[in-house]
Order: sequence, then structure tokens, then C-alpha cells
Amino acid sequence: MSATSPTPILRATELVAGYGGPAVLRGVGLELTPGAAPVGILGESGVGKSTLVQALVGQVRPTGGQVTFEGRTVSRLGRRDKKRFRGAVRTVAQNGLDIDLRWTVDRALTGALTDARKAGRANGRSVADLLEDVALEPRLASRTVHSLSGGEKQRLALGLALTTRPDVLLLDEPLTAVDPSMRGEIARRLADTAREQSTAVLLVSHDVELVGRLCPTVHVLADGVFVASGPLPQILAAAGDDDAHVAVRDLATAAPLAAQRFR
Ligand SMILES: Nc1ncnc2c1ncn2[C@@H]1O[C@H](COP(=O)(O)OP(=O)(O)OP(=O)(O)O)[C@@H](O)[C@H]1O
Repeated sequence: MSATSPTPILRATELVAGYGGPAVLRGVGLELTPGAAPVGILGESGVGKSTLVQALVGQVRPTGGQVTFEGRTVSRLGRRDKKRFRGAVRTVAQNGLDIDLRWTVDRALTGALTDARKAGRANGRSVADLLEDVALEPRLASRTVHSLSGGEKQRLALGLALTTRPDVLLLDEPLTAVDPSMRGEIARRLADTAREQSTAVLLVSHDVELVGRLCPTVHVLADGVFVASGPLPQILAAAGDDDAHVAVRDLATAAPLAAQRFR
């Protein structure tokens, strides 16, 4: 290994987490490295994908194992480190817009860029650049956030997350309201920007096609652990094996087109 090989910035080790009852996550390991290719998470509804994302940012406290940011335990970060963490690790969830809906898109993005600059995370991007990153038309800049469609709001949430030039972008079903025919294009632009800025991306989605296209490495979450990891074609190709996990078989059945394409 060369001395300059990138090191993971956000790392979950033997992560156990839940909500007081039986643990939802029962020993998950994950590494996110700036500059590395996007990592995908697939799994049926309720298996704990969002719980994993929340545990990665300290919103769900692990009861076992740990999550570290730059080597420090996330749930024990001090005030200054926490502030840095919030700029460096951005989450975009399905309904992730936490801003005044009366603002115009331009005001929202300009304000976020100013905040990023004050926090020492200026990225040299303009509002126009950000709109392009997430495939929002320039004419939408003068519209109020409230007036945007669900899919446009989701794209704005992505644009806002990019304002801090994050080291890690955690995307939890970020494009559900976007027309399926547009998802690929938005994801491609996002992946390009992430690559240019060395942002590590974790993509959680039910959309097997999307995850397969964007993420060279995919983890399948079931029974609280990753039951399969690797390139999606390899995972789907093994779905017919005698020892294949039922979640992998279900994945191939639920996404026959993807299974065929990747086979
Ligand atoms: N705040 C909470 N309190 C108690 N239980 C919760 C809470 N949030 C989630 N759960 C439970 O934890 C389990 C995992 O939920 P989670 O939302 O992580 O699954 P998911 O894989 O993201 O599902 P989906 O694909 O439907 O979004 C589910 O059984 C869910 O009901």
C-alpha cells in the first residue's frame, strides 16, 4: 500500500444499534473514503437502512461497536468537532428540506454558500453551478421553495448539501419523488461533482437500477448485517446459488431487469 493511499474518514465498526427493542443493526462494518467510488446500500423496507445512516451521523447512538469520524467516536465529538462534522458529513433524506419554504431557491442556496464560507468550507461554486449539479433549471432560481414540485425540492436538498463541499454525502432515498427517467441523469451529475470534489457518497435506495449504475460496490442489508457485498452484477449473479441469502434472491426477483442486465 502506498503512503498516499486515501484513508476512510467515516467508519462504522461492528455497529450495533436500534431503538430499545431487539437491535436493528447487529454488527455492520462500513468505510467511506473521500475520493473513492460511491457505495450503495440495498435492502427491503424496514431492515435498517435509515437507521444505519442515522447511526453514521450520531442521531442513533450505537449500543455496540462504534462510528468514527477522522478516528474520533462520532457520538462523543466535542462542540467544535461536531460543527466541523456537520459541514463535512451531509445527509440528504427523502424529505430532507429543513429551510424556510418562503425563501426563493436563489436565497436558500446563496445563504447556504455564505454559511459554508463562514465555516471555512467555501467551494468556489455559484448558485448556477449548484443548480446544474442537480439538474435544476436556472429559471427555478427565482421561485419560492414552497412552489417547487416534490422532485425539485429533493434536488434542491442535494444542491444545499453540496454547498459545503462535503467529504461525505449520505443519501437516503434522495430521488424518490424524481421522475424515474431523470434519476439516472441527476445521479450521474451528482457522481461527477462528487468525483471532482473527492466527496465520498453512500447511496441508500430501493432503486436497484440506480444503485447498480452509480455504485461499483453494493452492500445488501438483511437480518441486521450485510449479507452480500461487492459489485451488483456479482451479487445478482449469485442469487441462484444454493447458499444465496433469501434477501439476495428477493432482490433478483424484485428487479428482474437489473438482474438480467447485470447477469
Ligand atoms: N424512531 C424509531 N423508534 C422505534 N423504531 C424505529 C424508529 N425508526 C425506525 N424504527 C424501526 O427500526 C426498523 C428499521 O427502520 P429503518 O427506517 O431503518 O428501515 P429502512 O430499511 O430504512 O426502511 P425503508 O426502506 O422502509 O425506509 C423498523 O422496524 C422500524 O420500524
